[in-house]
Amino acid sequence: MALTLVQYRFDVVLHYVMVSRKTLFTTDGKQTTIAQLEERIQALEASKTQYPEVTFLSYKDRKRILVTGGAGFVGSHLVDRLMLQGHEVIVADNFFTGRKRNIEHWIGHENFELINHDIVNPLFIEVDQIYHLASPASPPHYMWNPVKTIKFFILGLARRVRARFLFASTSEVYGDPEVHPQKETYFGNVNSFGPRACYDESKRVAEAMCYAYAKQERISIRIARIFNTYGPRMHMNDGRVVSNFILQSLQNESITVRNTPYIYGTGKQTRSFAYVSDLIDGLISLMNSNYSSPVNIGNPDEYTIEQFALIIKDLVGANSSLAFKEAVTDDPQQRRPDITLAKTLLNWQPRVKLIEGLNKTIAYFRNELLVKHHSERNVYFPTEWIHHSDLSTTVTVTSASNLREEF
Ligand SMILES: O=C(O)[C@H]1O[C@H](OP(=O)(O)OP(=O)(O)OC[C@H]2O[C@@H](n3ccc(=O)[nH]c3=O)[C@H](O)[C@@H]2O)[C@H](O)[C@@H](O)[C@@H]1O
Repeated sequence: MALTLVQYRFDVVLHYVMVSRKTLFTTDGKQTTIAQLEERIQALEASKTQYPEVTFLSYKDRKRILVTGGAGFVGSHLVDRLMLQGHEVIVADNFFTGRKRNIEHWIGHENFELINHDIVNPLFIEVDQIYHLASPASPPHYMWNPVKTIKFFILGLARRVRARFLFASTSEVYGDPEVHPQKETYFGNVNSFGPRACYDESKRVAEAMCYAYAKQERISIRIARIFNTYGPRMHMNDGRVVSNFILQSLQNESITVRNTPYIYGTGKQTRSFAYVSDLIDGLISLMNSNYSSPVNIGNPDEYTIEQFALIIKDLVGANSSLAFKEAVTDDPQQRRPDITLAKTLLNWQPRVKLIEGLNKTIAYFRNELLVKHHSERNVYFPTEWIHHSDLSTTVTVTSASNLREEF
């Protein structure tokens, strides 16, 4: 920002010729006054990036934390939380599904660092904790490059630096489950030879690697089996059910007939959806616990996909009918986490009700659809920022923030 200001002042000297104490002429002959210039400089200074107030932690308590995939949907929410807690956060992301916009409000902050890095290559940095979230999570994304999805090298980094390593595993390790709800002790029912295998099986292998590293190299590991999660900052092209249904319902308002929510298969398959802030609470509690076996993190509130489509249609206020498409190969037919372990071990359970979370997510997507220019920002403010802003006198996020609707 200081550099921009210097540049601006330099431009002023270059482009304006002072002919009197009060009046200036630009090189193209236009007239302006010192007062006008001062006003513009003040506006420029006022637009300088201000960050949400972060907690001060002394060196004793402050950790260096790497978040792989930190520019993604879940990653960016985790980064917000860790930054607010006062830690030093390093994001490594290759921007395959992550976006700079998700974390740009921290760029330049002294506790924050962003590295454009593909985690299939080794990364040599010293950190205390690693949240390994990097991996495409949406079926169309991970099926797009199945070979890459299977590659998993970053555990080498954990071995070298001896950081505590939290692996973002998935409910997909249970495959199309024959046991319901799913407990961590269930071994799963996964097809090793099909379009979902690249994701399901590589996450299972990764869990196996975590176990092996823990045993052989004494790495401290944590494994979160994450169930379906939704919230602001999901990618518009994510392809998963929450963003698809919301966007299709929202666009239907502008009479795009083909954008009615499409249900794959009968719509009788079930999912249980957790709001992203609940997931973040769970991940941080797990990381800071002393438990190194897999833990389910999800919301046990279960719906059929058809029910879910109707709920979203109602909340959006769309009056389209539902359309059905061919079923997806190996689509799990029922999914609901048993979260007894997380409750007893971490004293964690989800707090955000589906309707509350969906309303926030719908508001976010409504704003996304309104963004028409590069300079416009659909800034999502997590509730914690608002709490923190009570403590701080000046909490604004970016000068270009363009919040059209309250979340
Ligand atoms: O969101 C997640 O957390 C999970 O998303 C996917 O798993 P899946 O449950 O199949 O996610 P979706 O693609 O959102 O599908 C959910 C259900 O909705 C259906 N669906 C999806 C999209 C759509 O437009 N219409 C539709 O009916 C799917 O067939 C499926 O039955 C990933 O494979 C998981 O790893 C990830 O953890």
